Amino acid sequence: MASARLDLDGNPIKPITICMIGAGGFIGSHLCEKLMNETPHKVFALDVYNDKIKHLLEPDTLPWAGRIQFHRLNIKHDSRLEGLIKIADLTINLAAICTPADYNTRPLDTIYSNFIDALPVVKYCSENNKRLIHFSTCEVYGKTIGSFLPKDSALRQDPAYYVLKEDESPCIFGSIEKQRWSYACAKQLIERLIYAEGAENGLEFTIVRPFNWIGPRMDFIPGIDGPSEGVPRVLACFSNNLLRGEPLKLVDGGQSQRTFVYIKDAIEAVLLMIENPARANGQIFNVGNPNNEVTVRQLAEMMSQVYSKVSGEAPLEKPTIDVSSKEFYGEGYDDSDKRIPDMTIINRQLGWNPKTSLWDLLESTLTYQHRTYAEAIKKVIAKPVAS
Ligand SMILES: NC(=O)c1ccc[n+]([C@@H]2O[C@H](COP(=O)([O-])OP(=O)(O)OC[C@H]3O[C@@H](n4cnc5c(N)ncnc54)[C@H](O)[C@@H]3O)[C@@H](O)[C@H]2O)c1
Ligand SMILES: O=c1ccn([C@@H]2O[C@H](COP(=O)(O)OP(=O)(O)O[C@H]3OC[C@](O)(CO)[C@H]3O)[C@@H](O)[C@H]2O)c(=O)[nH]1
Repeated sequence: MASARLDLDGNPIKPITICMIGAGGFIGSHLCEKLMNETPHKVFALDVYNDKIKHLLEPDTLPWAGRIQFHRLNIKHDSRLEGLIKIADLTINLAAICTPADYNTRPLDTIYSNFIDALPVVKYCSENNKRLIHFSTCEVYGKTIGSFLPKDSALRQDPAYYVLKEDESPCIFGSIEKQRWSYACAKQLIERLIYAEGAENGLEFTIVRPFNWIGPRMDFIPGIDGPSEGVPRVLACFSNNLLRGEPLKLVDGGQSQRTFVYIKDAIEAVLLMIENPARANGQIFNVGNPNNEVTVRQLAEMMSQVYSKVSGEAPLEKPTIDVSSKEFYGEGYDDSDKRIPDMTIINRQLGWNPKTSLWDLLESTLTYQHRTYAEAIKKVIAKPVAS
């Protein structure tokens, strides 16, 4: 007989039913995969799309058949939502518009998606005494305090001015016409509402702030499995350029800094939250990899090298070109300068640490991108353009 799975305090983990909203997206697909492969939990997978989890749903002879059930629904207007939350033990809300190209060009959809549409989810969890894990973002921190110091100030090197701490750092956004911040602001308000439901009505919640999780199945490749004019997040933008043999576009010189964490490391952290409610309830967790910091320019250079290795193609002579943010994203774009997560809380509560280096995670991700898309791109490029 298989030995019982234990939580971090040595107690047996009981199988639960999870209502996962946004299960068909990038993070949702990896979380579903992990739950099916390594746990006995059941999942109601809610989304408007299911392409990224098709391999988990069909055929119905899969070892986990019966443990995952897809419900095609839009949480904006579907009366089935409350019933599904009621019969589950835990709700995980991943649903959101979360690509920067949308924040300044579709600010209303962005605010509705990240605040208004999440309200009923919080309400149903609170009214029915159901636990909620809500996905927020590292963008709630906005810009660092250090970014307001003079360029030559020695304090810019002091971690007190740039490391982002859940219980201390302020949220610093740009002015209202910088509509980039519509997303961060909506996420901040829903965090505050969830926190208040916890304080006033006893809602059991955990808030997750992902710091640039990347890996296979992130977003789409324009013109292949997404709109030709669409602008996904940076991993897919740069993958698309590499697959097409075009220079990678650096927005405003590619000077912004990011820390990237491998999706598989990050999913380990989410599983710990799911299975250790006593340690995760009432907490806000940064989930990122502070050791994987690069400027966007360095990311472009590293991706070019890695892609050359995995595809066997020589790197481009001119691997990058500069483009202004106005040209690339349009009016109202702005940027976070630097994102280093403080790891004290997640370390203390869950003992979690990321493992994968940026080079290694890019190698496995770009191997996947090449295997999945290279042939399709070749066909599209070879097709004569209709006159
Ligand atoms: N990937 C990251 O690094 C990252 C960073 C910060 C925050 N986040 C947050 O994590 C969550 C998941 O992100 P992701 O990267 O998987 O994004 P994603 O776009 O791949 O997934 C979101 C999913 O939600 C679904 N969805 C959106 N609106 C819906 C609605 N009204 N009804 C039903 N389904 C709906 C979409 O169809 C999509 O499948 C989001 O809340 C995002 O803000 C992610
Ligand atoms: O072709 C490109 C695309 C982007 N950039 C620049 O890269 C930086 C990162 O961009 P991106 O991954 O698209 O998004 P952000 O990190 O800015 O924001 C995300 O962080 C978390 C999340 O909440 C959800 O994923 C989202 O808001 C940025 O500086 C771009 O300007 C580029 O140079 N070239």
